[in-house]
Amino acid sequence: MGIRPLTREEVRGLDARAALELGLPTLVLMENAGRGAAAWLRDQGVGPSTRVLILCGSGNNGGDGGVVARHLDACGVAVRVVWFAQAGQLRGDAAVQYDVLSRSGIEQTYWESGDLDDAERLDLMIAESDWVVDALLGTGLTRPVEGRLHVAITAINRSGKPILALDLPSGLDADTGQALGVAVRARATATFVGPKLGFSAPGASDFTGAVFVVEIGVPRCLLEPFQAKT
Ligand SMILES: NC(=O)C1=CN([C@@H]2O[C@H](COP(=O)(O)OP(=O)(O)OC[C@H]3O[C@@H](n4cnc5c(N)ncnc54)[C@H](O)[C@@H]3O)[C@@H](O)[C@H]2O)[C@H](O)CC1
Ligand SMILES: [K+]
Repeated sequence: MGIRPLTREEVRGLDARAALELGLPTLVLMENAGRGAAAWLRDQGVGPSTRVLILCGSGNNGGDGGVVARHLDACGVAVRVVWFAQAGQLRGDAAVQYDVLSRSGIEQTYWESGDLDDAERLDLMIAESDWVVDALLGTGLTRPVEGRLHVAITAINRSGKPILALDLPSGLDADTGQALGVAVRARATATFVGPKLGFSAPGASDFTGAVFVVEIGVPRCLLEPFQAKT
C-alpha cells in the first residue's frame, strides 16, 4: 500500500496507536524497522568483509540502530556501535536493544557528553569503517543539533563514507525538510511506514539521498487514511 507523505505528528501517532489501540508492541515495530534497513545494506553488498559503524542516539531511533547491528552481525558483518548517551541513561526499547547487544558480545561503547575532545577517536572509528549507519535522531528531533551530536554529524559528513540514515537524516526536520543546525548528508534514507512531508522540500534530497520506505507492520486499518491517491 503506497503511503502519502506523512507529518511528524502523523507518523508518531501511527506508532502510538498501533501499540496502544491494537496492542502491537513497539519492539515489534522497531525490529521490523531495523531488519528492513539491514536488508537494504545487504542488498548493497554489505557482507562479512564489510565494517559498519552504527551511531545511535538516546531514543528509539538509536534502538533501531541496535536492531540493524544485530541483524548485520548475524550475517557476519563486523559491526561497531557507539551510543551517544550517558551510561545507564537509555530507557525503554533502546535500553532493551543495548542490553541484548551487550549480552550477545557485540562491540558497543558509549560516547558521553564529556567526550567532546574525543573527536579524534570518533574520526578514527569512522575512517576504519566502510559504511556508517545514522541512528542518532529521528522524529524525536525537537531543537537545533549542537554539542556532541553536532560534532558527530559533522565528522561523518566530512568523512566521505557512505551513510545510511534511519527514518530521517539526523538533524532534518521531518515536516519542513530543513536542517536544524546541521544534518546528515546520507547516501540513502530508510524511512519507516511512509515518506515524510519534508522530503519533498527543495534541497532535502541533499540530506536524504535515495529514500526507500520500510514497512514495519502497522496494520492496514491504521494506514488506510494515509493511502496515496493513485
Ligand atoms: N515510536 C515507535 O513505536 C517507533 C519509533 N521508531 C523510531 O523511533 C524514532 C523516534 O524515537 P524517539 O525516541 O521519539 O526520538 P529520537 O530517537 O528521534 O530522538 C532521541 C531523543 O533525542 C532528544 N533530542 C531531540 N532533539 C535533539 C537535539 N537537537 N540534540 C540532542 N538530542 C535531541 C530527544 O530527547 C529525543 O527523545 C523514529 O524516528 C523511528 O526511528 C521505530 O522505528 C518504529 C517504532
Ligand atoms: K537518523
